[in-house]
Amino acid sequence: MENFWQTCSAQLELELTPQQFSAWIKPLIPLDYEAGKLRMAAPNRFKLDWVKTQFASRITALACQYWDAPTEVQFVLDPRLSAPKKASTVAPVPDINGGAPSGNARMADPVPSVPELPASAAPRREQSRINTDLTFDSFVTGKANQLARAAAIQVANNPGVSYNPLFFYGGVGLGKTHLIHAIGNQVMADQPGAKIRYIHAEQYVRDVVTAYQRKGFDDFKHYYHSLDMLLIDDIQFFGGKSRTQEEFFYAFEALIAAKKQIIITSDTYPKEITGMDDRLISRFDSGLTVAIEPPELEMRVAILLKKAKQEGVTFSDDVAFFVAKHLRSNVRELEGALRKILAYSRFHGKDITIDIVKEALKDLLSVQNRQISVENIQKTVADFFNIKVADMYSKRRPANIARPRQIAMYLAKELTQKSLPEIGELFGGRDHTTVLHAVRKIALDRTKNPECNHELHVLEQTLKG
Ligand SMILES: Nc1ncnc2c1ncn2[C@@H]1O[C@H](COP(=O)(O)OP(=O)(O)OP(=O)(O)O)[C@@H](O)[C@H]1O
Repeated sequence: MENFWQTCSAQLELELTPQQFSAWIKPLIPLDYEAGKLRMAAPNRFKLDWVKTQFASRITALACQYWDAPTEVQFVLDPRLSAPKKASTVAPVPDINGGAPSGNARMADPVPSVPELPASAAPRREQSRINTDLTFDSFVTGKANQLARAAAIQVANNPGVSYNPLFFYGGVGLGKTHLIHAIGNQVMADQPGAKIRYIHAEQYVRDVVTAYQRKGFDDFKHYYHSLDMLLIDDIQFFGGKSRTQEEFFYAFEALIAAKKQIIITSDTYPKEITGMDDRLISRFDSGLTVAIEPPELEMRVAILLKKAKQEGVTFSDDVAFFVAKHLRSNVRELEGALRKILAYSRFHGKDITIDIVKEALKDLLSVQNRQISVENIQKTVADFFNIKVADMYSKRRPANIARPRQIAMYLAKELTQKSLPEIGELFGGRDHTTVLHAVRKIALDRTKNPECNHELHVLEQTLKG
C-alpha cells in the first residue's frame, strides 16, 4: 500500500502544480487494498468531493497500472483527520531575524502613524471593520473563483467548523478582500452578537508596535484572543516581522483551539511567503488553501455588466466584450476602466458605444497594445483554450494543456523580445530546448494546418488589440 502511494503521489507531483499537489493530493491517506478495491481517505467533505471529481480517474489509472489489474478506487472521509487540534503549548516563535529582539531592534516593524488598538469592550458592529458593500451577492463568480467562493460560503455557514484556517491567495485585485468581507457580512447577519474583526496585515503590524510601545500586550492579547472570527488580509506583510509573527502565532493558536474561525489572504501560496516563520506557514496550510485566478473573458464581461448596472448604466454586450477583451489582468483594472467610461460619456453627454470606449480608454488601450508581455500571452492563450493560467507553468503534460502551452511559447517568441532561456524561465523554469522545440513545432503546424493558422491569427489579433 505504502509503496503504491509513494509511486502514485510521486507521479502526481510531476503532473500537477505544487499548489494542487499540496492542497489535494498530499492530505490523502491510502487506507487499504483488497481484491481490486483501493480505499483512500480525504480529510474533509470538501476535499473529498473535489478529489473525486478532479483526480479520481487519474488515481484510478495509476492504481490499475501499479497493480496491473483493474482497480476500483473508493474515496471516503477520514473523521480522525478533521479532529480539532489540541490547544497549543508550543514555545514562542524564535526571532526569525536572528537572536532575541530587544529594545529598538524590534522596531523593524513600521512605526504607526495612528496607533489603533481596538478597545476590548463589548463587540460593536463598527469595530468589525467589515465593509457592508462587499457581499456574496455583489461577487461575480466564474471558473477563476468558483472554488474560492464555494469554500467561502461553506465557512460562512459553519464558521470554525469546516476549514480552519481558510487561506485565499492570488494576484492583486482578484477579489480576495471582497470574499473575506462577504464571509464577515454573512456571519454578522446570522450571528449579530459575534465578535468579528477584519484587519489588514499592515494594521495588525501597527497594533503590535503600539502595544509594544505602550507595554500593553495584555490588552492586545485579550482583544485578539477573544474574537469569534478574525479576517486578516494580505498576510505577506508579516514577512520579516518577527515580533508580529510571534504575536500572531499566539492569537492563531488560541483562536483555532477555541474553534474560532480565521480567514487569511495573501498574494502568494503560504510556502512562498518570504520571511515567514515555518511554523506559521505550516499552520496557514493546515485548513484549506484556495487560489483565486485571474478572471476569464466571460467573467470579465459579467463583472462589467454587473458593475455598470450597479451604477445605473446599461452596457451593451458588444461594449462589455470589447472592454473585457482588452483589459485582462484583474477586476480592479476593470472597475477603473468602467469609471473612466462613465465619466467620459457623462461629461460629453454621449451614449456608451465602442467608439466612446476607445476614446475614454485611449491611454489604457495604447499602453496595453504597446506592451505584449509573456504574462499577457499566457493569460490570453489560457482564456482562449479554457485552461488555467497556472497550467502554463505547471509540469502537467496532458495534450489539452501541452499544446496551448506550446502555442503560448511560440507567441512569446514571435511577439516579444525575450530570448528562449528567458521564455523557458517564465514557463515554470523550462529548458530553452523545450521552448525551441515548441516554437518549431507550432511554426511547422501553422504552415500545414489551416485551423492552427486561424487560431494563431485570432490570438495575435487579440494580443495586438
Ligand atoms: N468576483 C468579483 N465580483 C465583483 N467584484 C469583484 C470581484 N472580484 C473583485 N471585485 C472587486 O474588485 C476590486 C478589487 O478586489 P479586492 O480588493 O477584493 O482584490 P484583492 O484580491 O484583495 O486585491 P489586493 O491583493 O490588491 O488587496 C474590489 O472593488 C472588489 O469588489
